[in-house]
Amino acid sequence: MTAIRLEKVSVRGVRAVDLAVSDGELFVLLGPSGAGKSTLLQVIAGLLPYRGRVFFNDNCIDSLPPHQRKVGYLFQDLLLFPHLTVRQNLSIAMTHLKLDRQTKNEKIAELLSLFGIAGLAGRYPIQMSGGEKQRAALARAIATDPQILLLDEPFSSLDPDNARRLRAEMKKHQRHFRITTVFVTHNRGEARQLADRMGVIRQGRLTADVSLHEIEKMVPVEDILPVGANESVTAAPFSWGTPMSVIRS
Ligand SMILES: Nc1ncnc2c1ncn2[C@@H]1O[C@H](COP(=O)(O)OP(=O)(O)OP(=O)(O)O)[C@@H](O)[C@H]1O
Repeated sequence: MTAIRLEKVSVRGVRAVDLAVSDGELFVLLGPSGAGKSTLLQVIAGLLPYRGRVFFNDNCIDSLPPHQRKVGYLFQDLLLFPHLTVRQNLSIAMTHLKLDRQTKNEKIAELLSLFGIAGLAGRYPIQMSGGEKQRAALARAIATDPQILLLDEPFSSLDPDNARRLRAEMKKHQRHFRITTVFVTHNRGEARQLADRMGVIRQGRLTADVSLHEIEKMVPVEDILPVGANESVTAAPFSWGTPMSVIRS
């Protein structure tokens, strides 16, 4: 089943984008800065007015407000509520799940432990490092039991070891619960480790189904990681020097 479908979506610099992401798939979206990656995520989340149509499970959801779209998201500039502790941030995000207090607390404890911040449940965001806040925000995005998860460079402020560990945890969780996910990154190694499929957005146009081989043709030879070189997975940003013509459309 197609979980997310965009039809001729136009907004800001994004022009008539079509995209289909299957149920349970993790789709990685790549592209240079300012190309429209975050904009597309905001369209899917319902945070921006747009032209075109968006479907979830073949139902048009254009008129649904963000809180009714069952989407969990983690955007670069949308982290935690500053006046709430980590536990309260997760708790408020889970309100619609209508869990009893014990089940809710157990779920919060499990997620904080999964993301390595079990000891920070009572902290306010201002009392945490950037990476810790990012982990808490990721835990909050998943706490909502989303059908769709939209992640905008969620590991960008983590050190390489933590980023690698969290990527693996996130992927395991995403697979286990078959959460359809759109994941934005600039990082070729991250894309390699996570993607079921990839797409590239450049100059407002999206090209889906770009293979790793094609991606690597776009990257300077000295920048190409050997296959399985996960140790350096956070270290190699894309280069966008190669013309779009090398990408199959
Ligand atoms: N709030 C806004 N109002 C108007 N234009 C915006 C706004 N936010 C972003 N833009 C513009 O929309 C275009 C796409 O921005 P977007 O943030 O989607 O790019 P991106 O691909 O996610 O970039 P990056 O990799 O740098 O995060 C850019 O030209 C940007 O300047």
